[in-house]
Amino acid sequence: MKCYPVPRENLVLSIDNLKDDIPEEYLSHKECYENVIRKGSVLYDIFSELSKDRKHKAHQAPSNAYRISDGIMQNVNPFLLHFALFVPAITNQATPEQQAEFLKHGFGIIGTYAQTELGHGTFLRGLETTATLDLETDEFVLNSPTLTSYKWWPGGLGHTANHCVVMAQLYVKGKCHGPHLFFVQIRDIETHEPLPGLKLGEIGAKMGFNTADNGFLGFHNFRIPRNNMLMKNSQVLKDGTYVESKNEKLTYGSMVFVRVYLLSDMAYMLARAATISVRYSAVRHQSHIKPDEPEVQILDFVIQQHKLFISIATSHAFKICGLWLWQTYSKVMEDIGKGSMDRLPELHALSCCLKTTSTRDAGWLIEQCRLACGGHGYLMSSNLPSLYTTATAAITYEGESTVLLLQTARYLIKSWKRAMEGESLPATVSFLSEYFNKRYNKWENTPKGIVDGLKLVVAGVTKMCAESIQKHVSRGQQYEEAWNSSSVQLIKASEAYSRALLCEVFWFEVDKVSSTLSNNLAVVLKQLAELYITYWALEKRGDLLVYTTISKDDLDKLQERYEELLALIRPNAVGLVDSFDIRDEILCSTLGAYDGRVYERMMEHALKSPLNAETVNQSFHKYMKPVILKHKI
Ligand SMILES: CCCCCCCCCCCCC/C=C/C(=O)SCCNC(=O)CCNC(=O)[C@H](O)C(C)(C)COP(=O)(O)OP(=O)(O)OC[C@H]1O[C@@H](n2cnc3c(N)ncnc32)[C@H](O)[C@@H]1OP(=O)(O)O
Ligand SMILES: Cc1cc2nc3c(=O)[nH]c(=O)nc-3n(C[C@H](O)[C@H](O)[C@H](O)COP(=O)(O)OP(=O)(O)OC[C@H]3O[C@@H](n4cnc5c(N)ncnc54)[C@H](O)[C@@H]3O)c2cc1C
Repeated sequence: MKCYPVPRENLVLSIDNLKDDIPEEYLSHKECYENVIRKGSVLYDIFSELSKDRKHKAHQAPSNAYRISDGIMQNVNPFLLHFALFVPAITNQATPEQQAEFLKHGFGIIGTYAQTELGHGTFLRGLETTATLDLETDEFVLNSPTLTSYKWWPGGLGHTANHCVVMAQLYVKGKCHGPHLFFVQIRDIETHEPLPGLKLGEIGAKMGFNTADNGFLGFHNFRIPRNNMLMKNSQVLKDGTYVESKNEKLTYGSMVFVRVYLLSDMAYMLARAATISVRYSAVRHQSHIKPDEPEVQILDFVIQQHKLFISIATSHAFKICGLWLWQTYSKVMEDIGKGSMDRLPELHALSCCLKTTSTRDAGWLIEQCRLACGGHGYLMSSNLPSLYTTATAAITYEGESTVLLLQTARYLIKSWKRAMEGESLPATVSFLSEYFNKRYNKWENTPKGIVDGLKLVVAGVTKMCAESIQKHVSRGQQYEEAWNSSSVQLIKASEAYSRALLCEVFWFEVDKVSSTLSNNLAVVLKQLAELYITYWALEKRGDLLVYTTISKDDLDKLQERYEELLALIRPNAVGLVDSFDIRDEILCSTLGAYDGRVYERMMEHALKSPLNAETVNQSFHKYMKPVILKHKI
């Protein structure tokens, strides 16, 4: 058995089998998949060794090992779900005995997480796949009663995984107990053929993520042992007794894990886009600033700095907030292990809004980085289009953004009601009590003043939502209808809450560590944090004017300070993206390579196009020539 020491980038990147002779964009849909399976199998082997070394635990802080594959695969790794959801679901939701049983083959099995169906992705209580207990045989019988009940979307499900964790409605003695998770083998380990009673396949080409092998799965009287229900939180005993969970939402726990992870993931996606676009903007000379001087680096245009520096700052914001949220997650998981669920609603609310904001921001900021590179940003060889389609998928997967923001809004409204009743609130929402009791300060043009102002916006919008719901109820609507009628404002409250959290955590975490950093590093990090906060104060000036005592004069001063910060950051911009330390082999970009040989790399890449293998393509003689000659005057 090959034995890998803990992979260093050099080791992994030196493996010939991981290099592409032909750029992926020139391969067919099928060749693309086969190519990533080739590379993915090498990495799977390495990560399997790594995970054994590190005694893989579900709650592992975001690791960089997975980043290496991110670069080498260039596209999505079809084995990703095994690490991102399949193993964490088992370690998070199965008993220790079940974990030993289900994972006894270690990395000899490849899994995915099959929850979404053709007809349902968001509304989990509406999932149609059934798991019915057969008392006589001590088994569950899985069925897909309708076309819409087919599992649809799970990554790796089409042709890669041989096992999956399936979410299905649990039926015992004719009673439905709601969605539960089940460990299911779907393919023969040796032959990889689908097991009898299953219909398996891939769902077809997508906007991106085209190597993720997202698949469909239908069950027809498919039997699994009763013990294959993940029974850490709820159990079905041999006699058919159902023992319910202390909190039925624990079943949804695997999604919280990935939502928390995604903040760090988006930090990394943005770091790549910022590295590419800032380095390119330092190389690209275009137009003049002073008419009598040579063409300038486009990075000297202040508007270019406005487009790009927010991405550098945001990547750091997500990285720092991602670690803060990870610590919160780990603490809550520890509490749950001791039987306390108190902070689960707060963790759910935080992970919902921060996952949504980080994925949405990563999407539009990566697009902004692409557009800032002009036409060359539109080339696949820049890698910006792929970064965009990969990042924006996360706005939908792991919880569609609108739906998750409404979950956070639910928590804000509940917290507001508790504030009105004088209850004490967790630190992450205690500002609602301050606002309710009119304990807040006049506007200050400082980072702390901005954070306090953004919190006032959250409190003001939350109060407005609560009043809107109350108004609709008093006019005769049921609460749920009143909720729906107020949902535009509810989304606004969650968005504002998420932004205030990001600004607060970013600023205070940087402020907290700055005394431990070299002066220069502390200065630059604080400039980035202040740029981030000031950028969003200016973006949200309308809300600040409504809910705080900020004046027009304050806003003018903030605009001035923002432009000062752009100028201060300009000399360090390339150094800042270099400090993301993303190697060329992982950046995969003709525009962002460290040596700045943009034009030579663009030409080298262009010549790899299969179309350039000959000077005249056969289609000229086959199709064009007859038409041209026929119409030649
Ligand atoms: C090496 C490791 C590498 C990791 C790398 C990670 C990178 C990521 C790569 C990923 C690649 C793609 C993978 C994609 C996978 C998927 O997409 S998996 C499928 C994701 N699907 C969803 O997220 C579904 C979203 N829908 C839901 O979660 C639920 O349906 C709902 C919207 C929450 C509604 O649920 P419902 O049961 O109807 O509850 P409500 O009636 O609305 O009540 C809400 C109450 O429940 C509490 N709650 C809800 N969810 C949770 C939760 N997850 N945890 C805890 N609590 C929860 C909520 O707080 C409410 O409580 P109360 O207000 O007190 O009632
Ligand atoms: C690239 C990719 C990878 C994926 N990988 C997996 C995977 O590995 N495993 C898996 O199980 N799933 C996976 N999914 C599926 C994903 O989890 C679902 O697409 C997601 O949960 C959204 O569900 P849906 O597609 O049914 O959209 P819907 O829920 O139908 O949403 C459609 C629209 O309806 C709106 N809407 C829905 N409910 C409400 C509401 N209550 N209030 C207001 N508006 C609402 C939404 O906001 C949205 O605008 C993946 C999806 C993608 C795109």
